[in-house]
Amino acid sequence: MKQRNFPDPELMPPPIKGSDEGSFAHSSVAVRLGVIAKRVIAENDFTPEIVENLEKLIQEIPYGLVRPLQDTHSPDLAAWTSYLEPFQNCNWLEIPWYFAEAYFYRRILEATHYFQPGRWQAVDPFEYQKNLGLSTAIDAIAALSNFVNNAIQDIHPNKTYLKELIYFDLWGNRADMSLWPAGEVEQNRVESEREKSYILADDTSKVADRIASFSSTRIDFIIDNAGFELIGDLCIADFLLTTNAAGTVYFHLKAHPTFVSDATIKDVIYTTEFLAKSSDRDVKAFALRLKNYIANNRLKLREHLFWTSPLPLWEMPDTIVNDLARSHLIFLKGDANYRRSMGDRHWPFTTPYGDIVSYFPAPLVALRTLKSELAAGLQTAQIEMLNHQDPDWLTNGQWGVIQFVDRS
Ligand SMILES: O=P(O)(O)OC[C@@]1(O)O[C@H](CO)[C@@H](O)[C@@H]1O
Repeated sequence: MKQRNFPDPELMPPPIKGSDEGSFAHSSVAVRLGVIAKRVIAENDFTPEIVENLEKLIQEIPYGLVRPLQDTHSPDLAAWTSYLEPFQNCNWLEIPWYFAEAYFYRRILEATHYFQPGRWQAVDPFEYQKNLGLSTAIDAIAALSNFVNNAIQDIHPNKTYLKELIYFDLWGNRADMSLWPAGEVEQNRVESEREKSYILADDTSKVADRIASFSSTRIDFIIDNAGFELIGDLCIADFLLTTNAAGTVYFHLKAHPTFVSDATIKDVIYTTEFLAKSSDRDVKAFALRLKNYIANNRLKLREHLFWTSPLPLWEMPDTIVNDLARSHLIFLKGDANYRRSMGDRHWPFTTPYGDIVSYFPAPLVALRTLKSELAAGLQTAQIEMLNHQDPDWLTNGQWGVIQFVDRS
C-alpha cells in the first residue's frame, strides 16, 4: 500500500462552519441551501408527497437538528449513519460547512426518492440545470471544439495549446450552478486572453513541461461540474489521448447527483451524445473522438461513493489511494474538491498548498476558481491587494489558482 502522509490532527486549524458569524458559509447554509431546494421543486414535476418532503427539509434549515438518513434502499445508508454519529443534537450551522452541504444534497435525494424503486428512482433532480448549462454554452463549445481540433494537429503535445486548454478549463469552473443558475449569468466566456493577473498562483508552465515529457502515461481527473466545465475537462482529455501523452485518462465522477452541477457517468455520456448531435463540424469531430476513446476504454469513467461523501480527501479509502498511485498526474477540479483537499479548514492563506496535500499519492494539479473563504499558497502582499481591490475575491469566482504539487 502506498505510504500515506495524513495531516497531523493536532496541527490542523478548525473546520469552517456555518456558525462562523458573518461568513459566506453562514449565508450559504442559512439562505442559499433553501433557495436551491426551492429551485428543485420549481424545476421538477414531483408528486405532492415529494414536494412536502422538500418543503420540510427547507423548514429544517438551519436550526433543526440533523438526523440519520431514512432512505432504506440507498447504498450509503450505513456510511452516512457513521458520518452523522459525532453530530447528534447539532443543527446545520454547528456542523462543518462542507459536511452540511454534502448532507443537504444527500437529503435532497432522500426527499425525491432517488434510491427508492419506482417512478423517481435515479431521476436527477438537477437534470434541468445541467442540461441548460450545456444548451446555453453552444457558441463557447463550438469555439473550444475548433481550438482543440487545431491543438491536436501536432504529433507531440504542443505546450502553447496545452496551456490555453488548461486556462480554458480553469475558467470553466466559474460556471457553477449551485451559485449561478445556468443561463442567468454569462459564465461560459471562452476567453484565454483573460488577464492572467486573475490567476493568483499559476503553475501552468510547470504542468505543460511535465506533460510534454509524457508518453502513453496514465492521467487522472477528479472531476467537478457537468455542463460547460466538463467540456473543458473533455478537451484536455482529448488532447492528452490524441497526442498520446496519455495512453489512458481516468475520470473520477460522483456516484449520484450532488452540489447541483457535479458530474456523474450519466452526465459524461449525455454530454458526448449532445456534442455528437451537433451540426457544427468541429463539435461533431471532437465528439466522435471522445466516443471512440470511451468505447476503446482509453477514456475510463469511474464512480465511487467516496466522491459524494462528506469526508476530507485525506480519508480516501486504500482502494482509491492505491489506484491513484498509478497515475502520473492528477487534475483536481473545482472549489468543492479543493476545499475537501484541505479538510475545509481555516488554514492561513499563506500556507503552502503542498504542505497540506502531501498525502496525495501522485503529482497533483489543482484547477480552482475561488468560491469559498479558504485559500492556500498565496503571498501576504497579494492578500492585502485583493482585500483592497476586490473585497469579494474569495467567493465571486473571478479569481483562480492553478497549483502543481509534484511527487516525482
Ligand atoms: O466545486 P465547485 O462547483 O467549483 O464549487 C462548489 C462550491 O464551492 O460552490 C459553492 C459556494 O461556495 C459551495 O456550495 C460549493 O462548495
